[in-house]
Amino acid sequence: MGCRAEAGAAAKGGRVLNIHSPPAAGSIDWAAAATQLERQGAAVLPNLLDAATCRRLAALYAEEAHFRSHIIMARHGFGKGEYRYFRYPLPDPIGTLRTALYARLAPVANGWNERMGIETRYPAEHQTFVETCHQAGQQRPTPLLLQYGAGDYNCLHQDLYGDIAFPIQVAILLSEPGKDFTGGEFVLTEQRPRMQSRAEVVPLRRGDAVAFAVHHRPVQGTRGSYRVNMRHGVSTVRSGHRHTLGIIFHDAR
Ligand SMILES: O=C(O)CCC(=O)C(=O)O
Ligand SMILES: [Fe+2]
Repeated sequence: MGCRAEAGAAAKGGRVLNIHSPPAAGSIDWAAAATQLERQGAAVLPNLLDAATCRRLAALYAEEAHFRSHIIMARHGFGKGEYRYFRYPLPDPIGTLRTALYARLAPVANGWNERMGIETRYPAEHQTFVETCHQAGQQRPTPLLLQYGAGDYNCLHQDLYGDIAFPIQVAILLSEPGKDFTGGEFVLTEQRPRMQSRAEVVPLRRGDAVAFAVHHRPVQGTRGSYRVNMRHGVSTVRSGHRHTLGIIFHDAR
């Protein structure tokens, strides 16, 4: 399955950034993250949110007023489980995280486009990028909360919601592996030209985020860079409940 359209329709400079917008905690080594994104198309951002914030955000799932739509994955062939897209204004700290993460990821995204021979460059500030989305008719917010129970899974997909797409997105694990749930691993696949697909499991603890390629990324070959096609998904949850917060930087048509 390809695009997960709406159902129915390196950082140079400072090594360590504290995302100061409380209660989001964690200091991220952005130089290391940029290197991982270059080499693997994904980077773990350890301990981005503290346990209390993870619990608070997971509990939002039940509060319908925060959301603009509710997707039952099995109805669309997306897997098994469910998710809800937030409404604007995004609850704290999702909006501030989206802005802060974007600012760190935009230079990486611009480097990728340069190497892939794609002309598009992303502005330094998320607000400017979102205005471009809105002018192109992509006006609906894409941050989402996902909820999985035993037997649920998320098929490999790409979160594209229109012509404009920021090439990196972030998912944050809000539940504690081994305690709240078992199974349910975050999986990335990479398809290289004329080769079979390669899968990678990204080990996450509660509060860890993974930044990863939405659809394409450059890989360094012997004769320059070439483009690979990435997808992500979640393996079957064996027991318990698993919640994730997805932060996608482009808005949806
Ligand atoms: O639940 C997950 O770990 C994956 C979530 C996802 O597909 C996303 O955030 O786009
Ligand atoms: Fe996704």
